[in-house]
Order: sequence, then C-alpha cells, then structure tokens
Amino acid sequence: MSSFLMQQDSTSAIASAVQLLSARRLIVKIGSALIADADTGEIRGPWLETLIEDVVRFVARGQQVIIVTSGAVAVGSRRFVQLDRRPETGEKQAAAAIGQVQLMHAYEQSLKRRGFGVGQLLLTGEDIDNQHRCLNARSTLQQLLKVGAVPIVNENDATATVEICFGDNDRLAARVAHMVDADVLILLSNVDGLFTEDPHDNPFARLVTEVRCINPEIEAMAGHSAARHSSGGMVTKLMAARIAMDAGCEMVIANGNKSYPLAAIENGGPSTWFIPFKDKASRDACANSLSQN
Ligand SMILES: Nc1ncnc2c1ncn2[C@@H]1O[C@H](COP(=O)(O)OP(=O)(O)O)[C@@H](O)[C@H]1O
Ligand SMILES: N[C@@H](CCC(=O)OP(=O)(O)O)C(=O)O
Repeated sequence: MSSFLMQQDSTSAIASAVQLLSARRLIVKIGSALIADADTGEIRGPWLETLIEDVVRFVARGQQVIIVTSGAVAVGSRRFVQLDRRPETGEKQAAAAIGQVQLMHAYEQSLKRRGFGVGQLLLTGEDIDNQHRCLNARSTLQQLLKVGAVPIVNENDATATVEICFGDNDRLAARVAHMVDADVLILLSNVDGLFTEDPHDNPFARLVTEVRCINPEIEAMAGHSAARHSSGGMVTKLMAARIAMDAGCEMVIANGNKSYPLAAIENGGPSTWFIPFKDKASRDACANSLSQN
C-alpha cells in the first residue's frame, strides 16, 4: 500500500480538475500571507479579486463554497506598528478585532460587485466541540448557502482565550469541513504543498503530490512556519488533513500566491492531495501502520 506519491504529471493534473469539478461543497482556506501584505499588512486587493472570481465561477456552476479566512491579526496589527515585537495576546485580540472588520469589508465589496452576498461566522473551539452550538453553526452555514450568500469564517480571535481558541485556521477549516460534510478542503498557502522537508530550508526538497495515509514518514516531513503572522506551518496542515480524511473529505494544499489560485489547481498546478481510502480494509491498514509506531 503506497501511502504517498511524488510525481506531478498529466494524470494528476486531470485528477485535480475532476476532484474539484465533482465537489458539491468546498471549503477554501486563505492563509494570512496571501490576504495581507507581509510588510504593510494591507489587504492584497488585486489578488483577492482573482480569488473571488474563482469562487464565483464555482458557485455559478452549482457548487457551494465556504471561505475560511485568516489575516485579521495581520491586517489589524498595522495599528500596533510602533511595537518592535510581535503583539502580545491582548494586543493580538485587539488587532484581530480591528483587522476582521477590514477583511470582511474587502470580501463583502468584492462579492457584491459580482452580485453575491456574504455572511460572517466567528467561531471558537466551543462552537465546534459543543454539539448544540455545532449544530447551530452548521444550520447557519446551510442557511447562508441556501440564500446564495458566501459564508466567511474565522476564529473569534477577539474573545478566544487560550482555553477555547483553535490557534490556527487550518484545523478550524478542517473542523468546518467535517461540520458541513464538505467534499473538498482547499488550503491555499505560501508553498506548493507538502515537501519532503521545508523547501525554505532545503531547496532540494521534493513535492509530495498525493497522500493516502498520514503515517510517521509523512509526519516527519512537516515543520513549523517562519511567516510572521502565520500560526500553522505544515504541522497543523497535517493535523487538518487527518481531521478532513477521517471525515471522508479530500484535502489539497496549493500555493495561493498567484492570480486565480483555484483555477491554477484545476489546471494541474503543483499541489498535494490528501485522499482518504474509500475501502475499509485500506483505512484499517493505514490505521494499523500508525498504531505500530
Ligand atoms: N515539509 C514541509 N513542506 C512544505 N512547507 C513546510 C514544510 N515544513 C514546514 N513548512 C513551512 O510551512 C509554511 C506554510 O505554513 P504557514 O506559514 O502557516 O502558511 P499558511 O499561511 O498557509 O498557514 C511553509 O511556508 C514552510 O515554510
Ligand atoms: N484567526 C487568525 C488566523 C491565524 C492563522 O491560522 O493564520 P495562518 O496560519 O496564516 O492561516 C487571524 O485571522 O489572524
């Protein structure tokens, strides 16, 4: 049983297109480094327009899209530029409260120009872990999709204490995918996918194109993030992949730092697909390979 592949060829390109086209409901997660300029914290408006163009195209062909966006802290931190250090918890929460408003305004204006509404959900871990609150959030998301408004989700950083916060939107996005029974979770990042090592550390690291089983060999490849406001790194992306795959949802990591980032995946651009086995025997073999280590 091959747990991962490393070739990027026409077959995998066709597979990417089919997997995205055939998805009834998708979650698109946007990393901080994509939505906010790394130096100024300004929202990257021209890039956002191309992402929303892609999202609207998916919706127009009958697919449902929920966006999980990072960036509130990155955008709001501009108000704390006098700090010569990373904002502390209280400052981060204030920065998120400021940045979230600007993020939502940018999304709302972009979608409005294309005839779509937008709805905001700010969640904490309790909204997912508590069954009643989870069902309530699920219902709200379904109602938004029903009326053609694009749901935009982020962690409720402004009030999320350490005890109840997610800490990263990779896992939040995976939990939302599980909550709404999504078919595909797309993590748009600042890297082409999972490499054998952090490509910023080792330029000879190789891209893993497909993972069927997250075993210790795969886990050993993942490191943390160096980006200023990012909080996940590849470690949390593998955690997200495990949550998604356990829920029967496929997940893809791709570099969103290009125009029309979803179209790039559809057209076979570099990416890593995490595809759960459909048959129980293979799933059990994967689980056994984990328990033996
Ligand atoms: N094995 C790996 N493959 C790819 N990226 C890795 C790996 N290990 C660590 N990383 C780091 O993870 C980063 C992506 O995570 P992160 O910075 O949190 O981005 P995002 O904004 O998408 O959350 C990459 O830029 C890279 O520096
Ligand atoms: N809720 C936070 C998300 C932090 C986070 O997960 O960032 P990233 O690792 O860039 O996706 C914010 O909006 O800044």
